[in-house]
Amino acid sequence: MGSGLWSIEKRDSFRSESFSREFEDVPESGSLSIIVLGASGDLAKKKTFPALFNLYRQGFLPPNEVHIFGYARTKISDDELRSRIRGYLVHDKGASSQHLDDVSKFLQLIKYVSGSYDSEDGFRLLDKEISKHEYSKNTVEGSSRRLFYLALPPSVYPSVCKMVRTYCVNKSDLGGWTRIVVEKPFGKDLESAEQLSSQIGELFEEPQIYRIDHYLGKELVQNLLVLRFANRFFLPLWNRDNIHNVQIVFREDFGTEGRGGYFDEYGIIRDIIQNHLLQVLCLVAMEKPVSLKPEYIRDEKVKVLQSVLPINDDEVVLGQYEGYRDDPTVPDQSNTPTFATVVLRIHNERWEGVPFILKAGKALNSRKAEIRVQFKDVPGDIFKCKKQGRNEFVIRLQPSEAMYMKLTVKKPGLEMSTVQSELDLSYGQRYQGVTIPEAYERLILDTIRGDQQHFVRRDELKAAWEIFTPLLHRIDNGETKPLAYQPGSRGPAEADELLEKAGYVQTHGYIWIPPTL
Ligand SMILES: NC(=O)C1=CN([C@@H]2O[C@H](COP(=O)(O)OP(=O)(O)OC[C@H]3O[C@@H](n4cnc5c(N)ncnc54)[C@H](OP(=O)(O)O)[C@@H]3O)[C@@H](O)[C@H]2O)C=CC1
Ligand SMILES: O=C1O[C@H](COP(=O)(O)O)[C@@H](O)[C@H](O)[C@H]1O
Repeated sequence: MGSGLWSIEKRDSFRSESFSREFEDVPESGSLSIIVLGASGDLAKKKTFPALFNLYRQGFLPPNEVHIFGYARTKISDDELRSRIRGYLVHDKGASSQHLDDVSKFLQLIKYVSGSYDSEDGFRLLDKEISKHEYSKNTVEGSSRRLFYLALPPSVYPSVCKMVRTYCVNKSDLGGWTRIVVEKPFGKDLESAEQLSSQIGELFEEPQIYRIDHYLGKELVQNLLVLRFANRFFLPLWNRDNIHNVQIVFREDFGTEGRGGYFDEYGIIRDIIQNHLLQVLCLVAMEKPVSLKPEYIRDEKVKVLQSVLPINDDEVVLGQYEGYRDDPTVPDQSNTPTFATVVLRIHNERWEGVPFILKAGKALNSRKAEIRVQFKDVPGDIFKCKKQGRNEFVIRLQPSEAMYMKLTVKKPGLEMSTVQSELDLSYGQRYQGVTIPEAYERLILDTIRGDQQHFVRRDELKAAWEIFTPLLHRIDNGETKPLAYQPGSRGPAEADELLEKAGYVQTHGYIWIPPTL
C-alpha cells in the first residue's frame, strides 16, 4: 500500500468526509470572508495566516468564494500587510516557482482595514469592505459566511465581540453564518473566565463560538479517541485495574524570552496545564461517547473534569528557572512558576487511585510533549522481569510523532532471559512523505465546516477553571512559592521525588535503537 494514500487530497469544496460530521450538512454556497482581527500581531503572522495559506494551497479556500481581511489599529496598506505576511510563507531562498506563485495568489486575497477595537467607524468600514466582497461574488444577502478570528489579547474580546455583533454580522439567515474564534488565555481564573463567557454569551450563541486550544488540533491528540475506542486491545486494559499512573508532559528547552511580560501575568499552569494538558487528559480519561457528535464528545469531557478532586498541595511542585527575572518585563520579585508538576485524581469507577501527573516547564533540558501510560507490575511474576521495568504505552505528540509500547520480551539467544523492547509506530517511518497538518490548519478548517468537536465548550472551560483556581489563587497570593531550577535542567529535583511518591517507576537501562539502523 503506497504511503501516498494518507496524503491530503485537493478538494473542490468544503464538504468533509470525516467521521465526525454526523450532524446535518446544510449546503453552503455563499461567499466566505475570513476576518483576522489583530492582523499585525505575532499569532496572526506566525500561525493564522500560514494556516490559511496551507488551506488555500490544498484547495480548501477557493479564490472564487473566499476573501481574507486583516483588521488592526496599525495604519498600513494592503501591500504592507501582505509583505509582512509573505516572510512567514516563504521560508527559504530555494522555494519553488510554484510555491512563490501560490504565495502571490494567496496574498492577493488579503485586504487590510485599519481601525481600533472599540470604534464604530472601524467596524462599519470593515462591514462595508466585507459586503463589497460578497456583492462581487454575487452572494445573496444572508447566505454569506463570515468567520471572525480574534488573534487578540482577551482584554479586548468583549468590545470586539460587541462591535462585530453590532456592525458586522451576516445580515439574515439564508444558510449563511457568523462565527467567532477566540484564543486562550480565556480568563485568568474561574470568575474572570465566567465573566468573559457571559459577556460573549450575550452577543453570540454557543454554536457560533469556537474556543481554540491548538493542542486539540495536533495529529496524535486527534488520534486518541481512535486509539482508545477503535482497538479491541485497549478497551479492557484502560482502567485502574491495569494502569498504575499516567503522565502528560510538556517540556520546552527555551525560556520566556520576548514574552516575559505576557507570561508573568499567567504562568505555566494557565499557559499550558489548565488548557493544553487538561484537554489531553480529558481525551485519555473520558468514557466512550454515544457517537462522534461533537456534543456527545464534549459531554464526556465535562464529566471527567467534574470528577477531578481538589488538588492537594502536597501533590504540587512549582519551579522558576534561574534568570527568568532578568527579563526587564518581568518584576524582580515575580512569584510566577515557569515549571509545575501537579497530580490530579479522578474520582470515578474507572480511575479511582490512578494518579494523572501533569508536568510542564520552560527552559528545560529537552523539548517534547508526550503521554506516558504506565501499567501495573505483572502479578505472580515468574520471569523476575520487574527489573526490566513496567509496560508503558507512550504517545509522543511532538517532536517526531510516535507511539510505542515498552514491553518485556525474551532476549534473543540461547539463554532464557528477558529484556525490555518496544512495539514502535514512528510516524516518520510508517507514513513517509505524508505531511502532517499544522494544528491551526485543521482547526480553522473545522470552524469553516462548523465542527465544534475540537473546541472547548463553555461548561468545559468552567470545569477546567474550577480545578485550578484555588491553587492559582494560592500562588497569586504568594502562599505557594516556586523552587529555583537551573535552565537546561530537568526542573526541580522535588518534581521527580513527587513522581516517585505518586508511584511512577522509572525504567533504567532501556535502549532504543531507531529502526533505520
Ligand atoms: N518511536 C520512537 O521515536 C521511539 C523512541 N524511543 C526513545 O527511546 C528513549 C527512551 O525511551 P523512554 O523510556 O520512552 O523515554 P525517556 O528515557 O526519555 O524517559 C523515560 C521516563 O523517565 C523519566 N525520567 C527521565 N529521567 C528521569 C529522572 N532523573 N528521574 C525521574 N524520571 C526520569 C522521563 O520523564 P520526563 O518526561 O520528565 O523526561 C520519562 O517519563 C527516548 O529517547 C525515546 O524517545 C523509544 C521508543 C520508540
Ligand atoms: O499555547 C502555547 O503553546 C506554546 C507551545 O505550543 P507547541 O505547539 O509548540 O507545543 C507555548 O510555547 C506557549 O508558551 C503557549 O502559550
